[in-house]
Amino acid sequence: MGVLGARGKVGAEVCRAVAAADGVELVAEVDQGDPIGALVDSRAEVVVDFTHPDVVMDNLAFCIEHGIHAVVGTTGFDEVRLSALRDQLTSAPAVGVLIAPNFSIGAIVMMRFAAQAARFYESVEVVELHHPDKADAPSGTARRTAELIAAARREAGMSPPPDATSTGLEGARGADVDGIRVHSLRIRGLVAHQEVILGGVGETLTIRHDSMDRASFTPGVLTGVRQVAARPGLTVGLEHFLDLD
Ligand SMILES: NC(=O)C1=CN([C@@H]2O[C@H](COP(=O)(O)OP(=O)(O)OC[C@H]3O[C@@H](n4cnc5c(N)ncnc54)[C@H](OP(=O)(O)O)[C@@H]3O)[C@@H](O)[C@H]2O)C=CC1
Ligand SMILES: O=C(O)C1=N[C@H](C(=O)O)C[C@H](O)C1
Repeated sequence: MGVLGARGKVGAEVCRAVAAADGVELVAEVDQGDPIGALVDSRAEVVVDFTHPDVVMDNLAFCIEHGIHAVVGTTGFDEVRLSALRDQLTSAPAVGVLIAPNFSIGAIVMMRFAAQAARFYESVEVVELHHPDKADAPSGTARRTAELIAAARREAGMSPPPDATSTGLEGARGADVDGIRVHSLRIRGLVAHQEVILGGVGETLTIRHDSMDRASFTPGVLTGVRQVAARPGLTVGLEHFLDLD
């Protein structure tokens, strides 16, 4: 396998984890300025991408064109990008691409719990907290969480969360993701954290997840690497590769 973004914060952690893992061989470490052709020259069958939202689509076009399966942690995916990938994959039906907004098991369970709880609470907002070197806001995890909550609320026939606020200051109420408010904090010292706060009459429920170390992402990445070749087409979310029930 190969790693794109191999000298980055998560990519370097993935390289370390692969070196210590059974049954997976690291044949290419590619970062900014290195030729992406090294993936082909080294005969990488699977590529892990932790680069940047601005470059990930070009990376994936290269992988799909060369029949290389991809496990993607890089963020920045919306429906337009996902649909472009589905189109590209029609000409490479054997290739598997996994896009996972978050590879840590706790974050996946947190998103599932939030979706389960959504229909019981009138109010819900998402607060994501990350290190200040993060490229994007809101985080991919927060976007996905808000979309899952919004879908659960729609299925339950709920109205939008109540909010009588009048504010002349743009941003004071966070971003609107599918009708759910998402707030992004960037604080030195943090890694990746999220709270989903739900409220009903006389009570609140807070679901919180903390990644204190980027090693929290690597077991999920290895699961993706081991399974992606057997899952052709586009998969969004590592939960589809796990048995959570
Ligand atoms: N899904 C998940 O579980 C997780 C996802 N992420 C996401 O992964 C991405 C990377 O995060 P992080 O590791 O913190 O970021 P970093 O900036 O630390 O690492 C990204 C690396 O990719 C390099 N890079 C940039 N462009 C290219 C390119 N075209 N080809 C190869 N390498 C390139 C960068 O080089 P340079 O610095 O020189 O530009 C850098 O070394 C982000 O989108 C982040 O949100 C992060 C953690 C977990
Ligand atoms: O940039 C990060 O650090 C992270 N990015 C992902 C996201 O945007 O959700 C996953 C995790 O939160 C860490």
